[in-house]
Amino acid sequence: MLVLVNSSLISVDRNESGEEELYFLTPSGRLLLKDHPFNIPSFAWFSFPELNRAGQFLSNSFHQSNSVPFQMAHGMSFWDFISKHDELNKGFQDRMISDSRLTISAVVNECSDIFQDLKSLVDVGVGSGTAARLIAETFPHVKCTVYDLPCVIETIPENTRVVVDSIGGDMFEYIPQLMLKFQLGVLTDHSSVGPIFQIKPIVTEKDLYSLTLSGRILLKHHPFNLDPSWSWFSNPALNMAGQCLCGSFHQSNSTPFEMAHQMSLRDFLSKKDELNRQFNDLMASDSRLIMNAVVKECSDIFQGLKSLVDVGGGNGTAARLITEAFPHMKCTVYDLPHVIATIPESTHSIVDSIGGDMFQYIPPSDAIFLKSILHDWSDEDCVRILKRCKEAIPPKEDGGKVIIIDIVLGNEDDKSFELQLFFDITMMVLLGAKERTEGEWKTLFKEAGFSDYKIKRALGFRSIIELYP
Ligand SMILES: C[S@@+](CC[C@H](N)C(=O)[O-])C[C@H]1O[C@@H](n2cnc3c(N)ncnc32)[C@H](O)[C@@H]1O
Repeated sequence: MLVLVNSSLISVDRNESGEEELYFLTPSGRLLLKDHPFNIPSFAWFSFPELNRAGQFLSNSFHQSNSVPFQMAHGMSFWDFISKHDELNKGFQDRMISDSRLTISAVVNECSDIFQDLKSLVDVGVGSGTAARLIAETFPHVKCTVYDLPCVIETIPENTRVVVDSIGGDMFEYIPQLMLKFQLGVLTDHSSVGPIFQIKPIVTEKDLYSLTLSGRILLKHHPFNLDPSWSWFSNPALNMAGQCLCGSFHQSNSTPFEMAHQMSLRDFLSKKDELNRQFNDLMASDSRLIMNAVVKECSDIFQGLKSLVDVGGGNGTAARLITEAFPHMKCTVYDLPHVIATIPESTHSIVDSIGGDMFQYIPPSDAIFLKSILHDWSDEDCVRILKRCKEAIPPKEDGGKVIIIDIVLGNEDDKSFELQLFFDITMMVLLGAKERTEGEWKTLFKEAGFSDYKIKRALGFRSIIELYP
């Protein structure tokens, strides 16, 4: 809901007594309704698993100058592929038709002067011919012709054929009496990639390409290699879950992931070794990047601690880095027994490990460390986990604390706000969970019986919260 409100798709108001929040679709939000004349099916198109599979080949394609990621993923060009896959082809055509309805409607209404002196116009690469039909209907003095591959021309509907002429051919060979060319630029429509990763991997200057500092993080041999994020977020199983987001609003008991795969993400990971490996790689690479900054720039949070338990610590990457930076501190990784079994020997030799369930019991220590844990769970579950944490630590006067690394949602002026919202929607799709504002965190802390907290906004889009009993 937060994403929809912040994207201005839904507005929030209060009822007359001011007690109840009311939600309304904004004019842009109405564009998502199926029966809206300008309904936009782009969301469905961009979450097709076949497209996301192609995304996984992006880094490899840099090593093979003649290959396009889509070709590497599917063994044929995008155009050949959609000609063989009806559902994808239909998704593509639907997207182009809706795009034409929206943009051409604005073009013919607001920019009618560009058609004023024309007697004829050829629309090249037309798809369904929607754009040409709208132009022909609005400017009957312009003779409109649609031009596309013969197999596409065959599919143009009858109501378009009556107002426009059609010619089949190859635009690389010949374009009939070209007066104005419409190319809708599908493949350049990639604006969401930048904000997701907030990196611009390649800069270009005088035809020379070089990796920027952030771009280097994508290299496999870089110590903070973020390649696993790319593989994880472009995995088709996740994107299929994204397609069920709208449907899940009507079924309050299922997360989008459960609707797509008939089981929870946790069960799915336990059955799919490859995806599970990608997830563990993702968390380990994230820990390497973030924990390096934490132990160097925020070492004061570990001051005076003799022991620390990393709850939900995965394969122990974070605990190992903390132990290496503060060897006087006894670090223990606590996670489900089957995860503890995956801790590598090099980590085992310097950190302790215990298998168990954080909802039942957390081993006692001076501090409990929770990195990327609470955003996976509902408010009720977070309160249960936090109560177990409180039972495990000494009073505030004796140095007891919980250290949380998670997102504290900012506002739209923050540089990383879009990225924070991306994670918020990801948590909603995968786990039915969410990111939280400071106010929401405060409510949880109070309910779990904690007295005070401090927030350090020191880690880009994430924060460190020190929580005191
Ligand atoms: C998102 S991962 C975070 C891993 C690690 N903290 C990091 O940031 O790299 C969540 C972790 O919580 C663990 N977990 C889930 N349910 C748990 C439970 N009931 N008790 C203990 N750990 C649990 C998972 O096994 C997983 O390792």
